Amino acid sequence: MGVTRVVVGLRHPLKHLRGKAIQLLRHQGIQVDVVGEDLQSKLFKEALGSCLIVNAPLLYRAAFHVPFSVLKYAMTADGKIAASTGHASWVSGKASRGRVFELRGRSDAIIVGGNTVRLDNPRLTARHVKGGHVPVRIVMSQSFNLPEEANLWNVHDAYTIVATQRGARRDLQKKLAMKGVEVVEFEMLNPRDVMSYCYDRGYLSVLWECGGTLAASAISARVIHKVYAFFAPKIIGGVNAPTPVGELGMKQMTQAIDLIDVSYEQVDRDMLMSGFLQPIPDLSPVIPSVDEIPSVDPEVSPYETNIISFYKTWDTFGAFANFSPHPISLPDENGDCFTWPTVEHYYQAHKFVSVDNPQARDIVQEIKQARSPEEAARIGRTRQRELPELVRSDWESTKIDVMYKAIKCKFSTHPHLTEMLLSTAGSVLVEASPHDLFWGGGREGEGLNYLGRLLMQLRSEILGTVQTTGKIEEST
Ligand SMILES: Nc1c(N[C@@H]2O[C@H](COP(=O)(O)O)[C@@H](O)[C@H]2O)[nH]c(=O)[nH]c1=O
Repeated sequence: MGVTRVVVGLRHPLKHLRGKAIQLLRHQGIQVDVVGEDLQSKLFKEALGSCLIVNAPLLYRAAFHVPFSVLKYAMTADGKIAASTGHASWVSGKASRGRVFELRGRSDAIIVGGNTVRLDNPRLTARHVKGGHVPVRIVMSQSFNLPEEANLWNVHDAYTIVATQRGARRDLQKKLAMKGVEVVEFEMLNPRDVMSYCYDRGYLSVLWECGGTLAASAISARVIHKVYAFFAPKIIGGVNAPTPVGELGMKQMTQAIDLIDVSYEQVDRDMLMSGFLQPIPDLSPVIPSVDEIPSVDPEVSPYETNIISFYKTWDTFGAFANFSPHPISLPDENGDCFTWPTVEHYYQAHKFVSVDNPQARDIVQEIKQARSPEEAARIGRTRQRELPELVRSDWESTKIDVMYKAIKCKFSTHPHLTEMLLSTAGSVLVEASPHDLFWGGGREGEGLNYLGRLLMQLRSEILGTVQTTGKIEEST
């Protein structure tokens, strides 16, 4: 006699996963009660509250399309995060700093501003456990006014990204890039655009350990969801000593942001207060209205057919995206079988394969070693832009075949993906990239959607509804 009843605290916030397990269990004759639906009482109301808090990162990310962002600071009893000289070690005690390492260990990235780099020269590593998760370190600096030497530029500690304004200090950008730091330029550097970028990289949770100026800017941009404030029983004084949050433009105390679901905890001699700035989003199923789904094919009215759009690996059918973590084994530039971490790695590298030039061969190697599909794409795209002469001359006419070969390998290597693809029979597949109008469908369906088309082509071939077309076939 196995499990006879399951109580579910929260339905999955991601549409394509929501309700699947509940349905399966009920089909097996197991009683499934969903809190807030089948179970209503004061006790279950509290239980639901706890489930929301535990799942906050995924709920915020799914609802706002930015990672769940936590602002953390340590402050003396008189409200300072450092002495007026900027000296700050240490405000909070060893136990509190241990808790910070744990927080870092649960974050995909840590964000600081340029000021913090100059003043603290931080390492921003989660040093409490050996071999633990190593978050990416992100420096936001508009001016790129950064020191040439800094702990953060030692990328052996952790991957480091500097987000800056387009064109800032190109000379210094190159110097840091040579050290392995990834520099990402933004038209207008601001917290929301950086968070959208982090969302696209698949980050679930980000920890802001920045100074008051950047903290205020992030709060004003409404990208901060939770605060962890460590209070130390110390008085440091200092008229100009820095405080945790800079200018928010509030003139009356009644405008202050009231934290929600606040918890208090003593940590050795310090006090830790944490709370949410915005209520945790309630993602009970919302059926998207038809006009929310971009119509891809003008002839096909969205009223008659189902359009499945995918983009980020987190999204509905995200496994169809080229960035999805599904390795493929295909011959490399020497014809040796190589396990490409993702379709993206294979595709980007093949821009430079079979070009008889040592630099091209180096680029292929660089892409093969790229630690993420985003990095592979960044290398492939920047090299293609900067060194077009290194791209194979027949690229425009072969890139579709290259992509199709990789996709066929991906789906045959991972059968559950084929099942997922077949489950979309009858639907139009759209890669909803707003940037890439060749492979993507674009925001209003203005894109060519080649990735969607190749996936539908593959689906038809598997279903046997069309003969495999000679052209693509012979290139596989
Ligand atoms: N001084 C201070 C903090 N300072 C924050 O931690 C960063 C230093 O990180 P790391 O170099 O990895 O130790 C520093 O840049 C600032 O963001 N944090 C705290 O929890 N308590 C403290 O007393």
